[in-house]
Amino acid sequence: MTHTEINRQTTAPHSPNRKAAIIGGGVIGGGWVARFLLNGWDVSVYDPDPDAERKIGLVLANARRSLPALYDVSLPPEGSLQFCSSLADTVAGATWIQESAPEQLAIKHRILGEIQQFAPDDAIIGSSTSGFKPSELQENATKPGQIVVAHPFNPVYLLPLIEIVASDKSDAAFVRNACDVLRDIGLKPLLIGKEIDAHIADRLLEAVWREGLWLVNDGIATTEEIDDAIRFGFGLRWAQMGLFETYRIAGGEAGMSHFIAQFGPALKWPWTKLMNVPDLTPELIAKIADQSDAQSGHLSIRELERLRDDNLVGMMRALKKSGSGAGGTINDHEQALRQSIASNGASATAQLPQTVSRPVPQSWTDYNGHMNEAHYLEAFAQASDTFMALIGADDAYIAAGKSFFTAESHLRHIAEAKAGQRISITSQVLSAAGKKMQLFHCMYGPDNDLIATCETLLIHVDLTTRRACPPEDAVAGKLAEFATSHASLPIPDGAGRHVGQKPA
Ligand SMILES: NC(=O)C1=CN([C@@H]2O[C@H](COP(=O)(O)OP(=O)(O)OC[C@H]3O[C@@H](n4cnc5c(N)ncnc54)[C@H](O)[C@@H]3O)[C@@H](O)[C@H]2O)C=CC1
Ligand SMILES: C[N+](C)(C)CC(=O)CC(=O)[O-]
Repeated sequence: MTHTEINRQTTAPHSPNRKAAIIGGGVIGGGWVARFLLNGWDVSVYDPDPDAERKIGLVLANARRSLPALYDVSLPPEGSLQFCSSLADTVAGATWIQESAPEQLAIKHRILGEIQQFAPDDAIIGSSTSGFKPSELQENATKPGQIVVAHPFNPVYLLPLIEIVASDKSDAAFVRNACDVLRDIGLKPLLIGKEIDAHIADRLLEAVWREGLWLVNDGIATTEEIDDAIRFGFGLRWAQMGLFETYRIAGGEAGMSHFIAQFGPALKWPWTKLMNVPDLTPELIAKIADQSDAQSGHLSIRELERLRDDNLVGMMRALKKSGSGAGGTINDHEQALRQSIASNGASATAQLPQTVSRPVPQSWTDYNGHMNEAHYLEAFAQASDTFMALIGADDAYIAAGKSFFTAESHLRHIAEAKAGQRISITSQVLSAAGKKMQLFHCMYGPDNDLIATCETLLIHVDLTTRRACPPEDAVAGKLAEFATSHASLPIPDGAGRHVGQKPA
């Protein structure tokens, strides 16, 4: 398989042993902890900083309020988190080990040497390095082929891109496996064909950063003006089409060749500082820091992180609609999660299947400081979708032209749900006959306290004619199995109620 084929691959098998070891739990290591943990992996961490546990706790809190909000399906139950006092204990039994220590080659060599002393031979050792080549990291390694660059983007729990860079000492099957594991936790591995200092993305970022520093240094613009120049214009374009596709459109109907004919010569005009780098003098550093304080100092770093995360979630959710860029990665992951929920739940018709288990995202709360009523329906709709997948009315069934439409729903609000609280929903079949499927969903809080219920009637439809029709035999059979076993359960309290009815 070529690296282009690996880059285009979308499905990912589940790794049977899901233990990740994170070495270095700062900004990036903390993000890796959250990414693995919230995707159901057990995670152990080693960081000599005595404050690391507190800092990772804050990153996790941010991740719990934002990552689940990207999806319309539940993430797996969180794995367990362990802080270890030795690197040897941390890496024991791990399948993925991620080095996220300071960006100094000597430190990384020392840590990678120690990791290889204690880690399983078949564990993948990824390095978060922003700039070092894999061949530099592999120098003097006992098993160089075990080490790959897995370069993430901050915040690792939200941004999907991971640059995977291998050297000629790397084994292709091993690299392919690394890409599969990353896809399995919702990431987009981009396999880079040739190793190069700073990989692809940081080469681009450094070029923009260099020009930004010149503009401040030369007194042309402030940090805020430069940020405005990005975020009101081309920054919006880049998230969905990148550089080349955007410029192809900018060439008009004649496309890219016309664009280059018109704007290519400008590269030789004095438009850029090219490779000259401004000296980071104490004066320039103070100027940038002062301007940055004036621009953003009214918010703490944690407040800025939450603002960034809420904006990223909103933008990525918008990209899900077209499947562009990061939106496509989320859709693929969502589909894999649905399949896994369906295959785990399809065998358990005797009990009530759990059709949602997720934290309440911040974006679901309102001016009353709790989950807004609109999102109860959203959560219950997710429960109906999961139940549909359980009976075989899954993405493939829908793509083949049959589905269910909701005809009627009755919601009851019994207790409050707050941001970050885990909610779960169980679903009971009240009746299933012909085209009709009547479900009763119960939403519970973290202590199993009933928060809300939803009784809903769904009608099976042919998506071509847009008319009701009986389900296909396999779906009807699975639904009947659930209906028969749920018929022996008590009718849930609140079933059949109408609005305004006094409690029994
Ligand atoms: N900050 C960023 O935007 C990005 C950074 N990276 C890369 O991630 C790596 C880590 O960077 P940050 O998280 O930003 O740095 P950081 O300074 O926030 O975290 C580094 C952590 O490593 C710990 N550490 C120091 N010595 C250690 C040792 N011997 N063993 C284990 N842990 C040790 C420190 O206590 C600290 O918590 C670097 O290689 C960097 O290039 C990659 C992508 C983005
Ligand atoms: C500044 N940086 C080179 C550490 C940035 C990165 O490596 C990626 C990112 O998240 O911007």
